[in-house]
Amino acid sequence: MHTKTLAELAQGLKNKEFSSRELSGHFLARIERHQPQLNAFITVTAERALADAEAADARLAKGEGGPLTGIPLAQKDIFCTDGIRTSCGSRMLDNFPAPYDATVVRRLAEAGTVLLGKLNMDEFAMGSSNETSYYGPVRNPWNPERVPGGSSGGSAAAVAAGLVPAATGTDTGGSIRQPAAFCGITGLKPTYGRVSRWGMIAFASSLDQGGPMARSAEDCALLLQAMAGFDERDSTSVDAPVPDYAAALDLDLKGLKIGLPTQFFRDLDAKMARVLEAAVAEYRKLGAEFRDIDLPNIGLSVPAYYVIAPSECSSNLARYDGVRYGYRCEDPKDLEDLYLRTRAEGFGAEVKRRILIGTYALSAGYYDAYYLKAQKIRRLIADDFKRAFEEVDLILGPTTPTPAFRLGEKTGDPLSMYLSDIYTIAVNLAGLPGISLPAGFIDGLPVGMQLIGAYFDEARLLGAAHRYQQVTDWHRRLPEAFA
Ligand SMILES: NC(=O)C[C@H](N)C(=O)O
Repeated sequence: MHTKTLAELAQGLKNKEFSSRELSGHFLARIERHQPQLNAFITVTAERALADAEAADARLAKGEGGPLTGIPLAQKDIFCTDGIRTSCGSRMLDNFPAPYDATVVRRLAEAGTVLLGKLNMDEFAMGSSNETSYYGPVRNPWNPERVPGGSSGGSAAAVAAGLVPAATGTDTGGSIRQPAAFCGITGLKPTYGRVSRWGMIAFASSLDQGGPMARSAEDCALLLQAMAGFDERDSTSVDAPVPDYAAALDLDLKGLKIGLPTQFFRDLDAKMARVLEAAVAEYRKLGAEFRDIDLPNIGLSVPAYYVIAPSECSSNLARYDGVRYGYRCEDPKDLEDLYLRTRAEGFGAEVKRRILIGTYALSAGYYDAYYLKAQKIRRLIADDFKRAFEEVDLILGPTTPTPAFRLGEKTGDPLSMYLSDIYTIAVNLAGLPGISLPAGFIDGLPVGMQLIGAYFDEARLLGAAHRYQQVTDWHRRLPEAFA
């Protein structure tokens, strides 16, 4: 059952080949067996899953429910789940049962999905390897010596190893696409504003966006359908109609114009380039046309991001003060001691580094030099994409500079860690949608290809990804140890 896509599982449920209870039991057993090795979960919600599954079976028996009814999945531990620990990968929230459901969680529950648990992640989504998690690193199912990527590393590893058929992730600078690439699955970062951020713990609010992670583009389409849409509780969610994503999958690629940014290929590793050339050849066979495009300011995206994201994080994370909820230090002497020790003990090193950078960048004497300048660069990058989309329908490039790196390889050098998001970050700065899909292997490790779309053009992105997946089987492969 764990090799099937969501559409196939839905068909199986409908045809009564198996019940949601049996299906959920199958995945819970796989989680129990493989969790010690992978550490993909922070919390497993077995009882809740069985209750959800029974409710879904009752709906299905009456002929009710939609395409996701009875489908088990797991949530990144950044999404608030009513009464269930929502840790965000941090000691700060280790004791925090959220008092309500995030909109994404509520919508997926209303669609009839079964909650298997909460997935491991980098602390407060700050990281590219899952090594900043308070709960320890996640292992890459393709090679346990390698990282799964981050920050949605638990989500990517759990899907890749067949512990869940699908999961949610969030992407501030690449956190859905980079782990999807490292683990050989499909992950979509929607347009900023497409999916509600309400109840999604804030890191950098002008960049954060939730999205689906699954085996295929078709599965991502089914999930996005349930996740997307206006939410009056999130003032940045956009009140625009949500198209029928499943219906858009059969996109005709004849004459589709795809841009290849020269800046993405200039210094690309030769093995990575070969994988992408093969993908371009497949798209050509399907009728797409390619042209080189120029994104002149894209080289500034990592430095701009590492001013803007820490600035916003330093403001958002000010709320963790030991007073209202979350971690509180023992026996504080006075209020200042409470603040100081709570934050010193509750946050890990990477979170502290970013709070310090952000506070510095926003301070009166440096505001213009750093924060304001970074915002101007952000505009230039968005304008580069705007110009490109006047010429092309989609943009194709790598998701990452290399396949998954080794655990510990970059933990001593934050800058080299930040550079692993060099191809994904500009998309967040511009607020555009992007998808990573499996495109091949290098030395047994999966390689991701990234497609970038114009604002709110998720349907075309999913369609182009789906057509590629109809003629390739990279997304169907499972690591041997988890077959
Ligand atoms: N949150 C993300 O999208 C991951 C990015 N690597 C960061 O550390 O900020």
